[in-house]
Amino acid sequence: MTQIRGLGYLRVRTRDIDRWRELAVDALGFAVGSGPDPDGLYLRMDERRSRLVVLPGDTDRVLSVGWEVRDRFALAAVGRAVEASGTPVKPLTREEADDRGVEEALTFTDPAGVTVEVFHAPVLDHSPVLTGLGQRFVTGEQGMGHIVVPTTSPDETIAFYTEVLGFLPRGAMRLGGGTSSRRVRFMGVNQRHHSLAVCPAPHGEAPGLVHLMVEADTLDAVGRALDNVAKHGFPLSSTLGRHTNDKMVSFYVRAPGGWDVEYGCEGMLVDERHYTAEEITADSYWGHDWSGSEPLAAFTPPGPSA
Ligand SMILES: Cc1ccc(O)c(O)c1CC[C@@H]1C(=O)CC[C@]2(C)C(=O)CC[C@@H]12
Ligand SMILES: [Fe+2]
Repeated sequence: MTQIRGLGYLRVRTRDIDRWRELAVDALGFAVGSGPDPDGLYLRMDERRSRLVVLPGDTDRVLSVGWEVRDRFALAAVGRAVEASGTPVKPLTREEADDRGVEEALTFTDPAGVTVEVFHAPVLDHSPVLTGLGQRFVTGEQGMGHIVVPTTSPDETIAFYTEVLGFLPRGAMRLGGGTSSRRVRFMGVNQRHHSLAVCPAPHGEAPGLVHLMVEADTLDAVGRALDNVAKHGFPLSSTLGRHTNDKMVSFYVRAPGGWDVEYGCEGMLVDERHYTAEEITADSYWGHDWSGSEPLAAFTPPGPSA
């Protein structure tokens, strides 16, 4: 059994914080929170102080992915398992933990190169969550959503998350047609179908992310977000569609930094009493036209300008 309860937070750096604010707040309806960096964008989805943290800087990359455990005993168990696997683990300092708004956390680098922070006891903000579309985000027991991480060593990355951290396999999809053995692999830690997917990628540079998915509680919110994205001139990476595995209706919008935010609703709940892993042969029942997509930074070799 995994100790990890869900995706807790995501921290990213960006060269274009103003555009990020337009996307997250004006278009997608994240609620504005506050945090230690006065220039930072602290985005709320629920009673947490923040879920998505966007900090200004001179690169576009993921700073860290926060995975939540129940308490300090669970945190210690995760620390022991990761150490035993040969991956060095460091505690966050008191200052770093305060900065994240958590009581205690430890950090290590996963085989994909992502900085992972496992934490317990997030600081809550009990003021009303003033979302922009009148929506609620689906979080709680399902965590803040899911991420897809690119990796040049998919087997090692999958082994680490499943065998060391105890993520549960939740199926796969072959890339590039039925005969390829390269697969996107989905993993879950709660009733959300996947909290993490790992996608084979040709190189290992920043930004370290393919997409972040967040879930709203109504199709109307997703539709309004889609209208807003067009109004604010953000490129759509994929049109609206319904996925075959988690049944989510979603679209994908390109965020500053070359990765996507997937914005969806109607995700299914997995019942572990019956679930068995599947291989899907299409990403969607309908929609999800990726043909207008600008290349993902994670799949584009760094050029002279990078
Ligand atoms: C197939 C699928 C099921 C559920 C999801 O939440 C989900 O994001 C996906 C798509 C995964 C994957 C991706 O994110 C990067 C671009 C990919 C590789 C495609 O071009 C098709 C599938 C896409
Ligand atoms: Fe997704």
